[in-house]
Amino acid sequence: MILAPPTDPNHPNDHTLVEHHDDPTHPAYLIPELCRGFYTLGWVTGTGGGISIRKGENVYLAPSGVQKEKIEPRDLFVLTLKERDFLRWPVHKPLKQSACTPLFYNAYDLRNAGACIHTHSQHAVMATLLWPGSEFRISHQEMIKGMRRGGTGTAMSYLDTLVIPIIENTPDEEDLREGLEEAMRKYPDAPAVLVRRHGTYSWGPDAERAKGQAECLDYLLEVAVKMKLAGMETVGLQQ
Ligand SMILES: CSC[C@@H](O)[C@@H](O)C(=O)COP(=O)(O)O
Ligand SMILES: [Zn+2]
Repeated sequence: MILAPPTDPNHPNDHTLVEHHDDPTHPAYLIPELCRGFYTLGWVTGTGGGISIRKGENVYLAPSGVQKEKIEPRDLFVLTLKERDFLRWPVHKPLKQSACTPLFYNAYDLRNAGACIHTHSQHAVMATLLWPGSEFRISHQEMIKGMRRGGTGTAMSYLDTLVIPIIENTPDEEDLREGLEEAMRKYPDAPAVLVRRHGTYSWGPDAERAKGQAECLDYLLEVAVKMKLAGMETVGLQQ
């Protein structure tokens, strides 16, 4: 259970945790930078979608309901991995941590991920409409090699079939948590979960590899949608 930031004025709020604006490997720098990139891809438009990064035992989160491409380090939240205690939160304006927080924690708790990405990619939305069941499948695509088993395991092969579970959307983002956990437990090799009419959750051992996998996944979803609309099968070698 994740609460709102502490209201007790004596509760420690360690702003030094986000004072690394110039270190390109630090989450305080990376989250704003990656969100700007994801915005240009159409993954985080209209304030939805986002990314969380874990640095050791600390989890960095963006605020909820803001223009994700305009996030600054001072807007970020830092929570502990285990107890989900607030270590740092913004004080320059009233902000709440992303509604995706419990879903990002699924990737940390169940996959030992170093980063988790949530997109509102239209390729994902279209794929969930064209694959009405509970699984998306694709094989014989070079970009499958960019995916890892379970998101944090070994690299997949060109000869592997990529299987991604699809869960149904809920009116509130937080309520996706249980369905996402169920899908992650049922599909231990899946490097992502698709949310019907909504988007993707994917993760990786660190921010760089999470980004790479999210890009490969989006590419595969786009190709798959085009293949399906062209009347082609996405599994096997049928032309
Ligand atoms: C167009 S708003 C969509 C959001 O409510 C939701 O889908 C989402 O991704 C959560 O975003 P957040 O702003 O991080 O709380
Ligand atoms: Zn969303």
